[in-house]
Amino acid sequence: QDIQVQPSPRQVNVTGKSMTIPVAFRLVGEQEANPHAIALLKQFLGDRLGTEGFPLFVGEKGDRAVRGAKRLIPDHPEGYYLSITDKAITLAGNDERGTYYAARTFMQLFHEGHLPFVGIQDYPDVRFRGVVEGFYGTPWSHEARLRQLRFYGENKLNTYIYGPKDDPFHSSPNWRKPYPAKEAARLAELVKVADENEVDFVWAIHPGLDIRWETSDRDSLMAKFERMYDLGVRSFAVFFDDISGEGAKADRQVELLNYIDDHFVQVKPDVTPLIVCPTEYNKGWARPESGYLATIGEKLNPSVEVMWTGDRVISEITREGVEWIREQIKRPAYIWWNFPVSDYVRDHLLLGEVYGNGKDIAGSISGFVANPMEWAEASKLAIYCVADYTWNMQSYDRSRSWHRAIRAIIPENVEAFTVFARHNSDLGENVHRFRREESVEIQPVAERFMKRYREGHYDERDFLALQDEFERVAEAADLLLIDRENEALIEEITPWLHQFKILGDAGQEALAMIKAGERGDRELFLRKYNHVKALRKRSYELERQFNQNPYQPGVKTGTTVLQPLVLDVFTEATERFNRQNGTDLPLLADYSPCKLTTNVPQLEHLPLQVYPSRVHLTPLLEVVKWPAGGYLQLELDDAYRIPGTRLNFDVKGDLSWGVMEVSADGETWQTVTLTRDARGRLNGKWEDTPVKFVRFTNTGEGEQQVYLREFYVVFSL
Ligand SMILES: CC(=O)N[C@@H]1[C@@H](O)[C@H](O)[C@@H](CO)NC[C@H]1O
Repeated sequence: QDIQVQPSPRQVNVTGKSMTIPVAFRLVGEQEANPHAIALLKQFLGDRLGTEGFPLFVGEKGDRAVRGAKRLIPDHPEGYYLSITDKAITLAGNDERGTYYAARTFMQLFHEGHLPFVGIQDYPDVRFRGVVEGFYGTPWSHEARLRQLRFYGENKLNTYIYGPKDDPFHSSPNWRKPYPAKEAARLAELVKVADENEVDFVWAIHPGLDIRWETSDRDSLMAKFERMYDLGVRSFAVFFDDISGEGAKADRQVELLNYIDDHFVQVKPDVTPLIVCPTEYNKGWARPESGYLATIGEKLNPSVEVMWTGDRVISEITREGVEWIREQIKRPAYIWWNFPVSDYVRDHLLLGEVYGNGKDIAGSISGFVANPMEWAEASKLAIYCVADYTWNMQSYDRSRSWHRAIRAIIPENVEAFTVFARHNSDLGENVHRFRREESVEIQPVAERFMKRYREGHYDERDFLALQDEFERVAEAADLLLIDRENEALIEEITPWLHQFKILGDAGQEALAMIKAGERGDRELFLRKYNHVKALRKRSYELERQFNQNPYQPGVKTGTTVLQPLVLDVFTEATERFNRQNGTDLPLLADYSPCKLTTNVPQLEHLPLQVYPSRVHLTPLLEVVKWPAGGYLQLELDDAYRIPGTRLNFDVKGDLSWGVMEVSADGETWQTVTLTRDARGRLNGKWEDTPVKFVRFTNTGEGEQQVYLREFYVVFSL
């Protein structure tokens, strides 16, 4: 019987034999062993636990109950030795958390009324493993966090960092204030449940937007940490990401961090090492001339952990990359991995496999925490895989882990959710240019079919394979919409399930257009044609109704292979029908009336939100470094009047360094007068003559650091 334990254990010796599960167990070592491990075993074994029965020895290295196993316990933090023989069961931890993990593994060995005779020696590759709730957007609910912490206990993840960007008491303006009573009580409960699941609850503060480098603000921060300590928090972080100006100064940050370390972390007996997220948190932004990382490396107390997102804001973590940063900061980096976070592609779900990170990085990092989606349950797919990867990198298998994750999360609908997740994994075009595989199995079939269909001789087997896939898509959507085993998950993904159903139907109907066209059945063709158009309209309406937000509103599914395939089949079949019948049936409007050009590096691939008479630039979450002479230009598909344009860079000072201009031909430009409104936004318009171009340029002397909060143009004929 193959032992299936999550995460995959290091060393497993099986004898191939097993025993029927004893009717009763006798716990030995309860007084000394980790009480959370004992509580877990009692809850799991229930009334099978008694004073008589099969001996179950539990304890940490040095405890009497596991004295005999001393030499077999791996000498690693959180390591454990587990053995099941026909005489006794031993769960022996190298430390308290190790015992807890031995109990977690033991619980997974119960299989169809049997327990295998086995010896396991196991310990994690990465010291700190887990999740940083560090995204922009709706913070997770209290219930979602409680479910997360229990999930981390099940998957041997030992770290949860609380840092939701949109929590006003984590960041500005209220980072100085204590939490109101209700929120404080909830945080205290989270700390308690984290503790029970052997998870470090790390409370992060994000003061950099408005911090003043004076003792008053230093004292405010220390006081806030004291408040959090009173609530039970024993692990702390300071985030200096996504800030500019005063707050971004390395020497000031280091002075504050060392003060906190010396006067808070080191003086309290039970606080874990301080964690900092630096302002230069990825290699793409690191500037040797700024000396920022050098200052961190040389002056920051060596006990402080330094986070790092990799070679870019969103990137795969490589051995070369972690070795580079280790050199700079003079310590192993604590990885903040920006996946499956989707706050920059909010209309997409990222349900795909976890891959691309090196398997040889464990020795060069101190921690690895994943930044998830605002959809807590849906993020569990990736979190499960990260647990497997960070516990035992060498044995990590991306596909095996992903399939097990689905089984763990929605056991009653594994097949349907696998179909759904396969086609909801890529991000589409995005400002970070980070992409993921999607629809991998069907992609070659789709490509081959379309090529041959256009050449006039497609393979019927390909046609049937595509039809079958679209049927599975439609079936999966309906099965999942009525699934009741994980209601929180279904509630999160329902908009995408409705979109997925439409996609499945539209795919089948577009393929049916081909057959009707081949049979010359005009009436049937027109029925299918109209049905696909109706489905597309429903899809757009759904986009406008669900998941509205100022960044990437709407609901995208199957954007990399299936949606383009539906459009291609529909277009080709309709064009053929028009040629054969002399008709002029319109195609589906899928044009983009606007083109963006810019020489500002961070804006090069900024997606546009295009509406019938407006075009929005997708706001950016990070600070934008806008060089002197940097410009951003929108080219419309025709000449229009501009009844309104708005930009908001969220900068304190005036915007004398920037100018907005319009042009009909891209040669001669007229300046648009911008007026600042009460909320600091700059509004303008141009109704004198129709124009085709709108641009904004930094005509000042130096680089400006701004937030691209809002930039849109309303145009009308
Ligand atoms: C360290 C870090 O990634 N900070 C933020 C993070 O909060 C965002 O969620 C992340 C993903 O958009 N972008 C980087 C940046 O904006």
